[in-house]
Amino acid sequence: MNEKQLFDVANKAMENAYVPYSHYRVGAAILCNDGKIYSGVNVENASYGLTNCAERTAIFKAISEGAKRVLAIVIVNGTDIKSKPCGACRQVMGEFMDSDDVVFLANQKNDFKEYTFKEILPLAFSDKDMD
Ligand SMILES: O=c1ccn([C@H]2C[C@H](O)[C@@H](CO)O2)c(=O)[nH]1
Ligand SMILES: [Zn+2]
Repeated sequence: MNEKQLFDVANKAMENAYVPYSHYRVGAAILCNDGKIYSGVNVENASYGLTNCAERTAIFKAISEGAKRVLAIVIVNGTDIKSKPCGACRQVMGEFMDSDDVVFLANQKNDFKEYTFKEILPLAFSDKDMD
């Protein structure tokens, strides 16, 4: 996997974040099972609760284009603090990522820490709970 490419795509995408309310830019890039990289940004709304986070934008784009699994994700934002995906995004990531898949949480300088999915969502609820 080319991490540098994922970081480049996430940084570039972040320019398109639509953030007139929070001014907090987020960009995400995911590598999928089809070998393609998909990007996403946060898209806010005057009705604040309708905002879609960058991570979910990227995942929904990928799945709607035919990807089935997410193998790695890079999340960057426009501050010096490393990204921390919200609970909703972690749950959606869990639908398409396996426990040991890689999550890079980065800031605007691309300082990052690498996690596995299970580290950022321990005790995840999944389809297996309904067997
Ligand atoms: O990991 C995160 C955290 C927050 N946001 C967005 C939602 C909203 O647009 C703004 C402030 O919450 O940041 C993301 O896109 N991803
Ligand atoms: Zn989120």
